[in-house]
Amino acid sequence: MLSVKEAESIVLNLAQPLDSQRDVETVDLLAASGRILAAAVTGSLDFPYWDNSAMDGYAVRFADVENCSAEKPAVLEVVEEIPAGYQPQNTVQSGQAARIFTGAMMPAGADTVVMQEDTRCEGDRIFILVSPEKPQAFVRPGGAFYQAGTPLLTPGTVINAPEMAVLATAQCIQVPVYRRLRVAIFSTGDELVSPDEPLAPGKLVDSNQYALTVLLVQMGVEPIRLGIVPDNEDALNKAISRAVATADVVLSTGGVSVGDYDYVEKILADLGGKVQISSVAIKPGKPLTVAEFKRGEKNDDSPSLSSDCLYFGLPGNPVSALVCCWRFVVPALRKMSGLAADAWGPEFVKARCNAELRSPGRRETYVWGKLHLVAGVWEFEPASGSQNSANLINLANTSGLAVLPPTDTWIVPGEFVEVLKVSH
Ligand SMILES: Nc1nc2c(c(=O)[nH]1)N[C@H]1C(S)=C(S)[C@@H](COP(=O)(O)OP(=O)(O)OC[C@H]3O[C@@H](n4cnc5c(N)ncnc54)[C@H](O)[C@@H]3O)O[C@H]1N2
Ligand code: MOO
Ligand SMILES: [Mg+2]
Repeated sequence: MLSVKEAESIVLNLAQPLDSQRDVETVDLLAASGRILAAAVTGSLDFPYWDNSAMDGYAVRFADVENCSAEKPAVLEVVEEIPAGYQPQNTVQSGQAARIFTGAMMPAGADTVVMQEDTRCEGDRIFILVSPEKPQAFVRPGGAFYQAGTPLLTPGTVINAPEMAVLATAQCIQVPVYRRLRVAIFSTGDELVSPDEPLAPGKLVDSNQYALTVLLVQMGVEPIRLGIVPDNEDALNKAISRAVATADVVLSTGGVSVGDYDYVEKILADLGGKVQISSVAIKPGKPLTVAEFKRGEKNDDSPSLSSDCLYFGLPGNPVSALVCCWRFVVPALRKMSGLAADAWGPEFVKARCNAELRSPGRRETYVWGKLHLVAGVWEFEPASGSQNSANLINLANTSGLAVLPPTDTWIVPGEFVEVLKVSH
């Protein structure tokens, strides 16, 4: 059995990023929300675009107001009013000032802004009562924050609110982003029914497909839902072939253990898949099966798919399936989707346990629960009730998985452990 680290490294090697030429689409600015930038963005405008005022006040020449005070004010003639959005019409000469407002363009001749609280107005004359500290006071110089032609955003960046603001400011209205990964999901098992079907004795609702759909949608991945497939070799063969032909990644659940009806690994091999992982020393999640399908050069049937398909045969137990996703699938999908390497995860924090944790050892054990930040320290609270991989009920509100190495079978309250953060 592979260790978790060995399995992680195999998975991350198999997961290859989308192609920065072929797997790119150009979308309108707002449609880029949540997408991943596929090429560097360079602006053609300085920012600020031009010198402008940081305050409501008066644009002046520093030399005219240097050393003035309430007792010895500088007295200037106001020659123009410049609201935000208007181009100044005059050059401020010595002895003159322009009324100016926050964000308005600086007039030629002026190099400093005095805020209006430091002035007194009499008709069209303004008395400057406080000497500005230095020239350029309260001026936001053009290009101070960004110079045109230099890199603005790097490839692999997610377009969230701040990045959207940057793109809008740079008038980048067409954004090159990676296409969404296509991930096929299906559930295997004769016992499975969908949530709206009657529950005959012995049956079980297929929760995995619903959990996986949410996980994928939240990651910005396009799920291709292929339904429930019975424990039958022919049906599985057809479903796996179809999934591999239509997706960059396939996630199936169930049928990967050693039971008589666990056919997935055999069919993967029959179909030419290279099985790279067939079990991992992780609890829950031991029978995780990973295979690689080489599609070769792109063909007409799959013009928009990556050249290889990565297949994850996840264990059927609902917690095992999700733990394997959080630990292995999510980082692989992040890498494949084009994200910058520092965002692939998984993300671990050191947290203080607020209760004891037990594990039978031998496998790296993941205990689910909640992470809280208490006075700057992460605290881990294991889910109450049974830590059983078939118990999906107490999985609700999980935000962290405490990791017990195979040799650590007992963590006492107050002890610190590594906790894998999971999105919640
Ligand atoms: N003799 C052994 N038996 C088992 C072993 C073992 O090492 N030796 N490993 C156990 C472990 S660990 C796990 S995990 C499971 C994994 O089994 P499979 O991946 O083959 O999955 P199934 O047998 O099809 O189902 C397991 C369990 O999960 C329920 N299930 C399946 N699909 C769904 C779904 N879509 N939604 C909700 N629940 C689902 C299914 O009804 C079973 O109860 O094998 C152990 N056995
Ligand atoms: O490892 Mo299984 O995944 O215990 O339930
Ligand atoms: Mg089984």
